[in-house]
Amino acid sequence: MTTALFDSVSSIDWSNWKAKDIATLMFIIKDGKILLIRKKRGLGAGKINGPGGKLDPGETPEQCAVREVQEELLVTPENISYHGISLFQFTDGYSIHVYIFSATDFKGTPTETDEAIPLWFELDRIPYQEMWEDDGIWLPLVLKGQRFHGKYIFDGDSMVDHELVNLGPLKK
Ligand SMILES: COc1nc(N)nc2c1ncn2[C@H]1C[C@H](O)[C@@H](COP(=O)(O)OP(=O)(O)OP(=O)(O)O)O1
Repeated sequence: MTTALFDSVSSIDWSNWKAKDIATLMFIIKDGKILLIRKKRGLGAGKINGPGGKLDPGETPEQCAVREVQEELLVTPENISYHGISLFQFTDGYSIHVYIFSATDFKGTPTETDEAIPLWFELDRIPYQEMWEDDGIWLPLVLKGQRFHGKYIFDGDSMVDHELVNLGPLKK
């Protein structure tokens, strides 16, 4: 029996790579602030992240991103942009393909739920030290209105390797 070794981005045949899970992240950015969550359960519980979660059957990534924000924070994002994907391979074999969105408006009042605590941050005070290690690499591109494609290797909470391609400004 052979065991796959995930020690670098270049050690993976990405053309045949298929993630175990497909998920989304949504960043609402309004009035110079970003709406993040303290995640209460699931992958990354305890960390600060954008709201998001796994796709339900038949859902598009954007539908999932909106539903997850509605479920986690009881608000509906509006004026949505698609930024790109992040592909995460963990050394224990788990993998997840994440579609990333932002929104410039929302309806409702961000409210704590069983899944998340809402937290607003000034754009120059994002708490990267309490977030997944990759966020410091690509979240600045979301703030700059850029599209991108990223690949990341994680060993538990530690990022082992990454590759990020900046695809330029959002499409109008
Ligand atoms: C490894 O690096 C990651 N960085 C960031 N920023 N976000 C990540 C990373 N790995 C996963 N995520 C995000 C992607 C999703 O938004 C969540 C995982 O989804 P979750 O397990 O919370 O899915 P749900 O459908 O909400 O959960 P249930 O299965 O409990 O319903 O983490």
